[in-house]
Amino acid sequence: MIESLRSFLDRVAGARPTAEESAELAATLDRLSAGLADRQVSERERLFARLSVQGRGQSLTPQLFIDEQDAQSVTGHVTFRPYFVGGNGAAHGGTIPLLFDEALGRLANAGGRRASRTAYLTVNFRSIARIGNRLTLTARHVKEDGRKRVISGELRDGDLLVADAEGLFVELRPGQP
Ligand SMILES: CCCCCCCCCCCCCCCC(=O)SCCNC(=O)CCNC(=O)[C@H](O)C(C)(C)COP(=O)(O)OP(=O)(O)OC[C@H]1O[C@@H](n2cnc3c(N)ncnc32)[C@H](O)[C@@H]1OP(=O)(O)O
Repeated sequence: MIESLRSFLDRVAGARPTAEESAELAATLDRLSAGLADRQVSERERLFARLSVQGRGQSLTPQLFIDEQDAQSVTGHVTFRPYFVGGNGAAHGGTIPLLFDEALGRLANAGGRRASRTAYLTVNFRSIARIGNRLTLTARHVKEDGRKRVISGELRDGDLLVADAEGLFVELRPGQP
């Protein structure tokens, strides 16, 4: 279902429907939304962003495929699909920190560690992330100091550095939201 949603968003991003077709689509979407109105559940019961599948069953971030992961590092790949376009064939600038937050956050909480949240995330944009290109993402633990975990990451298109990032993740105290 989420993959169908992603494909639909890609088609919307790439299309120029007529006014009549847009109205028809809107009516179809409204009908689908209404069908889920009485299926609304608490966050813990939802499928969206909770599935243990690649991409976590959500459409917000570009789908990150994990190739290798241990407690200290992660390697994966990602392709920014048409929905994520910012302009001139490049991914929207905001989607890169989004991807790093997902990947670095995932690593921060890996290896049986307690849940943490992003305190800061610094991203350097080195070259554009081309829509449709398969990019490689690597991330690793830099240091851990009490509740603080510093994680760094790199996004590459072949040998070309697209972006690098550093994040501080602070372990949550019991009961901390
Ligand atoms: C819960 C997640 C479950 C995930 C499970 C499954 C995951 C499946 C993969 C999904 C991956 C997605 C991962 C997304 C992760 C987010 O995106 S979380 C959403 C974005 N982040 C937020 O909303 C965080 C909002 N901020 C906060 O909640 C609080 O400020 C924080 C970050 C928890 C820290 O507050 P606190 O616990 O009161 O900590 P505090 O005592 O102030 O500081 C502790 C230490 O950190 C330092 N520190 C704190 N903030 C900063 C800062 N900005 N700069 C420098 N130092 C700082 C302090 O100076 C202090 O240092 P020491 O004095 O100990 O040396």
